Amino acid sequence: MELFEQMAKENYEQVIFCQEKTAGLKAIIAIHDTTLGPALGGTRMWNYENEEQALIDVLRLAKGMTYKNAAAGLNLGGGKAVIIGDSRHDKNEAMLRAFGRYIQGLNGRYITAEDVGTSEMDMDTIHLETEYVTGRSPATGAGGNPSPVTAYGVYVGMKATAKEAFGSDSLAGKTIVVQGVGNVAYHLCEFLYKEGAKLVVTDIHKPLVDRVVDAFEAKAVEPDAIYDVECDIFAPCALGATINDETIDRIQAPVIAGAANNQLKNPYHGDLLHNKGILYAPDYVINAGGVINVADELQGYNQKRAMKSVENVFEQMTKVYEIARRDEIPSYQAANRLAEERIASVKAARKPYVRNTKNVLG
Ligand SMILES: NC(=O)C1=CN([C@@H]2O[C@H](COP(=O)(O)OP(=O)(O)OC[C@H]3O[C@@H](n4cnc5c(N)ncnc54)[C@H](O)[C@@H]3O)[C@@H](O)[C@H]2O)C=CC1
Ligand SMILES: CC(C)CC(=O)C(=O)O
Repeated sequence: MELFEQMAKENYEQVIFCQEKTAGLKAIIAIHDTTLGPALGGTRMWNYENEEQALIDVLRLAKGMTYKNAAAGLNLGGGKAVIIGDSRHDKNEAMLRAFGRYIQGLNGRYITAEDVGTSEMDMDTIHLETEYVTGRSPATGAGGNPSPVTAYGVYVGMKATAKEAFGSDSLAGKTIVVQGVGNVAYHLCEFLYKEGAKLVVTDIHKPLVDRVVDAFEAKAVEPDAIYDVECDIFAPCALGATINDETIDRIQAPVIAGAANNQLKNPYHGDLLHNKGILYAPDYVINAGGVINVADELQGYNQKRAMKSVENVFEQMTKVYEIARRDEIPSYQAANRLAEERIASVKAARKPYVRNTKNVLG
């Protein structure tokens, strides 16, 4: 990959490679766009096949955060980090502390939080070296692991999507297929079960499947069989790019709405879904609950206020579908329009010279 060419093409501001060999740290921080404020996005720890895969992932995730934060109405830019390694075996205190020092060195341009492979405890460890970390434990005055809040946002966003597709926001009696039942999806399944939805689930870690089968009367299928299950809603809640050339014709659902970041392998998969009459809930709009929750920490965490803001995901999803209908475009393009218009208008508003620029987030 020609990195600078890629950065210029998609307007990335900065990419930072972090290495500390005694702790085994190999990490990449990508800052996509800070027009709206400091870049906020989680840290993913994953055993990538190679370094290029890690770079591709962090770039895609960072850009997604720019759009997510903009569409959610947050005064935050987009960034993300990845640590290369197996989160179950390779993680250690020194690695996370070294990573925290690199974040501190960015002086607030990037603020981190949890993502796949990192936990509330990891955020507390990173916090030993930097103030620019959210999603820490409530004992430190923060909001804790954002996953349950992300799940709540996905749940209300799914209801808005059901209203658009089926004419009612009720999920009672609907068959919902959930791909990946980790931190977010466990809580999502709980909300769906309580509303009376029927669940079909899968995961590559069997104990996680058993947990959901036992708690929420879910039916389990093998990971590859999930695409062929006839259902009302397909909910991708694992990693990205599961809507691709190989899977798109197998998906048996009129609606796709789930928590995973970067669900579409390429933008044209959003066009294909639109042409097939499948309503796609743009991932970064429906899964903004977690970032809304951790962003609240930047003004002194208040759980009630954060949950109230997360309910706004319903309105934002509805707005996306209104734009899609009005402009006769696929929903993924409507979401991009919503985010890009906000960034452009704030950029224009901040053009006039002022001597002491007011920057509330520092
Ligand atoms: N944790 C959060 O608050 C947020 C998470 N997200 C996104 O939601 C997704 C899930 O996040 P978490 O629940 O935190 O992660 P997690 O790691 O707890 O859950 C992901 C699950 O997917 C499973 N999985 C991976 N590949 C799979 C495959 N091919 N088939 C079936 N299962 C597979 C994993 O075994 C794991 O249990 C990720 O894409 C993440 O970036 C987005 C916004 C916020
Ligand atoms: C704190 C996280 C929930 C933010 C993030 O990285 C995401 O929404 O993907």
